[in-house]
Amino acid sequence: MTAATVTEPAVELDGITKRFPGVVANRDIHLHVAKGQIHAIVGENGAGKSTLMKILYGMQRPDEGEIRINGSPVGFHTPADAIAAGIGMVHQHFMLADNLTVLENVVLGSEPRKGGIALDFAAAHKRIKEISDAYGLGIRPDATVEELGVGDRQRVEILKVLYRGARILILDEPTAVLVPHEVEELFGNLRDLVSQGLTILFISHKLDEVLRVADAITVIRRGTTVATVDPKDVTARGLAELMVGSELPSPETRESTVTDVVALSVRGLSVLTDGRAVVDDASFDIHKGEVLGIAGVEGNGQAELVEAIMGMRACTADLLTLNGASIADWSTLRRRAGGIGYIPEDRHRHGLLLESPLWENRVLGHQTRRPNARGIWIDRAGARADTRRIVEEYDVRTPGIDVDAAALSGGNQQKLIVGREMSGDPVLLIASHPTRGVDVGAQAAIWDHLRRARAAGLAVLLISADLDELIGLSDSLKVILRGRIVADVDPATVTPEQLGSAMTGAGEGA
Ligand SMILES: Nc1ncnc2c1ncn2[C@@H]1O[C@H](COP(=O)(O)OP(=O)(O)OP(=O)(O)O)[C@@H](O)[C@H]1O
Repeated sequence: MTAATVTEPAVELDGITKRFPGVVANRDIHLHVAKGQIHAIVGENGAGKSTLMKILYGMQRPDEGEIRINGSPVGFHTPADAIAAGIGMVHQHFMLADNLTVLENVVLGSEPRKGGIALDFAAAHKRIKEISDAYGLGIRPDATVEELGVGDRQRVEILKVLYRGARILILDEPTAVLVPHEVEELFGNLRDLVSQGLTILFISHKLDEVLRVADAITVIRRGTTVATVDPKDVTARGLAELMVGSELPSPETRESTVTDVVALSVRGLSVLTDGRAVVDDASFDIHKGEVLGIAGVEGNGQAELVEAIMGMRACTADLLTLNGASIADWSTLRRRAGGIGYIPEDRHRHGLLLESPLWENRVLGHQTRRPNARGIWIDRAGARADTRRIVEEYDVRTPGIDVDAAALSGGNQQKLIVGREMSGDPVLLIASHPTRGVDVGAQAAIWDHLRRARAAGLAVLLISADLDELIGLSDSLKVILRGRIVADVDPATVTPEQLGSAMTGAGEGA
């Protein structure tokens, strides 16, 4: 990289302000990103990172401020304007059609077909190959997406934006779903991209990764840019302190609180989908005071296992008991009322009513907890008071409890769900990715809440793609692969790399 490319600006955001009712999401932001660099953006939940990226990608209009791309002022009205200016966004949730090929996924929707001219698939095939080869992405245009692993799917998403001509890529928490060796591969890909003059903006809550991959890091605190630092000059802890604006408490040491009282017992549980066992003969106990972690690459049956235990998906089982009582025939609502808290994987589909205010979301799935003379009438005042408590205890950043859940940042939505599901002292908490999308401070706070509840006897089934979280919180840890529980590992000694290998079946005999 020459000195000239380092100093040439690709993106300049100056004096950007964006207001929402009751909130200033961005306040006088200044962000300068040099061409050919990986520039990370970090900040607490609700700090304003997504809003800023949406402004850069034409999804939101700033109230004030100027955007310059490659030195020229621009005014984006839609993402199409941003794409035309060479900006691409790689979303955290992949937007690929599984049953189509890479070629079809990349081409469809991106090719304007003027005058009814048919798509030139041969040319597209050639172009995809060229892009893949140029940046070492190793993508086969004819592969069907469903054959691909998570890392490859992400490379297809990157290829899709490159195909549309992007020279500036925005990546929103790209490593959230990757195991360690896939993270390394992604970082290799990103290095290849910037070495050829592309520019990458990278949002992440994983500060260690940010420090490894970024050339520059900008910290946003409460809507405004507070510092741009060189990763060589700062530690993860120093970055976190810049994010929160104060010193962080030291992490607690851990002690086992596992009892010999079984909270959940599962024997021979299987889930069939299209005649295939997506969960195959799972058996385990979770004791009071124990966190049982399930490690697996996404799509290996962990989601189906959780849904079966919640009664949201048909299964067969020799035994399924909560506190000794068989729950196999219970509805989901009854299982919840019987003491199972549930933090779902997809907070938008199963966790929240986005168009309803926070206090109504507090009631979701919990109406019949304590039947009384008023039957299933919602205790409005109680729900409101409890929502205020959750907002306070879990530090949900919101202008109030009457705003719609949609107005909260992703991490703050997650904090609200965790707080709600921990209310009412559940016997068992099923936690799918409980800290996905939350910042390091909120993650530590959620871990503290979980540890305190565990010490008081809560049993937890923890599913997480964050291997540090799995290792750090679990008392026992099992690996799920192609629907089968294939290994028990000791969380006290396993490293994330070893766990990642076990999850991908590396070292398997067959
Ligand atoms: N459409 C909206 N309507 C109202 N308020 C919004 C809207 N979008 C964002 N906000 C508010 O703007 C602020 C910044 O949110 P933003 O999503 O940009 O944060 P973030 O840094 O990306 O957080 P996270 O790490 O949790 O994703 C928050 O207070 C949020 O509640």
